[in-house]
Amino acid sequence: MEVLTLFQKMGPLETAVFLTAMYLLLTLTYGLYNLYLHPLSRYPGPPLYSAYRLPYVIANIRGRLPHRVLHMHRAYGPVVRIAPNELAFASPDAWHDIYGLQSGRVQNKKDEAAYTPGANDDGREAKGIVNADDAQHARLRRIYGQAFTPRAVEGLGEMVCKYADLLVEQLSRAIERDDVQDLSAWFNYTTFDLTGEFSFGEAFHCLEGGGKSHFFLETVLGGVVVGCQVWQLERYRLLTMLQPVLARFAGEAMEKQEMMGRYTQKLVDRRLEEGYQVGRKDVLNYLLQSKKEEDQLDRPELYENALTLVVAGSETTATLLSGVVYYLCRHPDVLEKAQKEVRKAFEKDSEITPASVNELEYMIAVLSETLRIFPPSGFGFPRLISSKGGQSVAGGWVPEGTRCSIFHHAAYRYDENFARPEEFIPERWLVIAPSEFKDDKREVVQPFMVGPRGCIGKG
Ligand code: HEM
Repeated sequence: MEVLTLFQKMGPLETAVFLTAMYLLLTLTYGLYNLYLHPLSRYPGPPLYSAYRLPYVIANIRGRLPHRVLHMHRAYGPVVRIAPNELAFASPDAWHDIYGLQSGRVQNKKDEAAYTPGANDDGREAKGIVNADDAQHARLRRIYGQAFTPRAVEGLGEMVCKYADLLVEQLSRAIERDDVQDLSAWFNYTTFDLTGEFSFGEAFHCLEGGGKSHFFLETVLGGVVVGCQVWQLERYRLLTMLQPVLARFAGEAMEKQEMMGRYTQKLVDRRLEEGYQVGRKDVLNYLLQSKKEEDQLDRPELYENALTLVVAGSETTATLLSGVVYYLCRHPDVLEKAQKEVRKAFEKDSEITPASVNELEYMIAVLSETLRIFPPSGFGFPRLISSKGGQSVAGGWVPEGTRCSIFHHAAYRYDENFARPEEFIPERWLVIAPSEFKDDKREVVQPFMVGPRGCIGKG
C-alpha cells in the first residue's frame, strides 16, 4: 500500500529514474550472483562473460566468438566459462564426455535453442535429422545411413569425378576469359551441384552454366550468417517478440527461404515420380529401394532432410577446399610435395577413386592440417548436460543443465594441444612425424564431431 502511495506521488521523470535504478540494481545482483554463487562460479573465465550472456551474444553476432574463446583458453586454461551457464572445453577427452555415448549416463541433448525446426511450405513443421530429438534421430539416421555406408560412398566415385572434371574444364575456360577467379565461389558451385544430385537427384547446373550461381546457393550462404544472428536473438525473449517486425523488413530474405522450400519440394517430388532405378546413387534411390514399412518417410520429412543434406554437405566441403588451396598457395614447398605424391601415385584419371586417394599419406596430412587450422565449422555445437545431478567432463564435475561445447577453432589452435599451433605444418600428421610434434594432441581434432550425432557425411 505504501509503495503504491509512493508511486502515486512520483512524477513521470521520477518513476522513470526509479524503474531504471531498480533495473540496474537487479542486473547488478544477477551478475554478482553469477560470479560468486552460481554453481559454475568455480570455473575460470572473463568476469563479464561469466556474469552476463550479452558479451557472448555480441561476439557471436560479430563473428568473433571462436576467436574470443581461443583467447580465453590461452588466458584461463582448457575449461573456460564463456557465459553464465556455459562452458567451453579444449581437451581431447571432453569430446566423448560431451558428445559421445557412455554407459552409466544419458546422451546429452542438443540445445533446442540452437537447432530450430524447419518448416515446409504447407506450414507443417517437419524434423530434419539435425534438429530431430534423439528418438526421431535414431530412426532417421538408420534410414539415411543406407546412403552413407563405405560401399555406398565408394560407389559415389563416378559422381564426384564427374563434377571434379567439370570444375577443371569450366574453370580453365573462365580463366581464359579472365585470369582472376573467385575459387571459393567455384568450389561452392561444385559442391552444391554434387550434393544437389546426391540429395535431390538433380544438380543446380552451376558448373554447366560456366560458373553461374543459383538462388538456392545464395540463399543457403546468406542464411548461414543470418541464421546465426537470429539464433542469438532467440536467447532474449523480449527480442523474439520483435521478429515479426524484423520479418517485414527482411521480406526479400523470407521470400527466398520460401522459394528454396518450394524448389526443394519440386525436385524431390520429381525424383520420387521417377521411382527406384538400378544403378542410380542418389540418396532418394536408396530410400525408394526399401519397401520396409519402418523405412518409409512422409513427404515433409523427405523435403526437410533433402534440404538438410544439401545445406550440411555443400558449404562445409567448399570451405575446406578453399582452405586447402589457400594454404597450398601460401606454402609452395607443401604444394610441391603434394603434387609429387599425386603424380607418382596415378598415371591415368581412372585410377583416382575414393579408395586410392585414401592411400596418399601426404595429401591426407594436408587435408587434416587444413581441417585443424581452418575447420569449416569453427564454432562449438552446444549440448546440455542431461544426466540427473550432472556428470564428469574432462575430469571435472559439471552440473545438470550446463551448456557445454568444444569450439573447433579454439581447441585446434590452443597451445597446449599443438606445437606451433598457428602454423600450417602437414608433417605433424605423418606416421613418422618430426619429433617436435610428438606431443601434439591430434585426437582433439574432430571436425566431423563424435558420437551418435556426428557428421553422417564424414566418409
Ligand atoms: C568438410 C566437410 C564437412 C564437415 C566439416 C562437416 C561437419 C559436420 C558437423 C560438425 C556436424 C555436427 C553438427 C551438429 O552437431 O549439429 C555435421 C553433421 C551432419 N553432416 Fe556434416 N560435415 C561435412 C560434410 C558433410 C557432407 C558431405 C554431408 C552429406 C552430403 C554432411 C551431412 C551431415 C548431416 C546430415 C549431419 C547431421 C547428422 C546427424 O545429426 O545425425 N556433412 N557435419
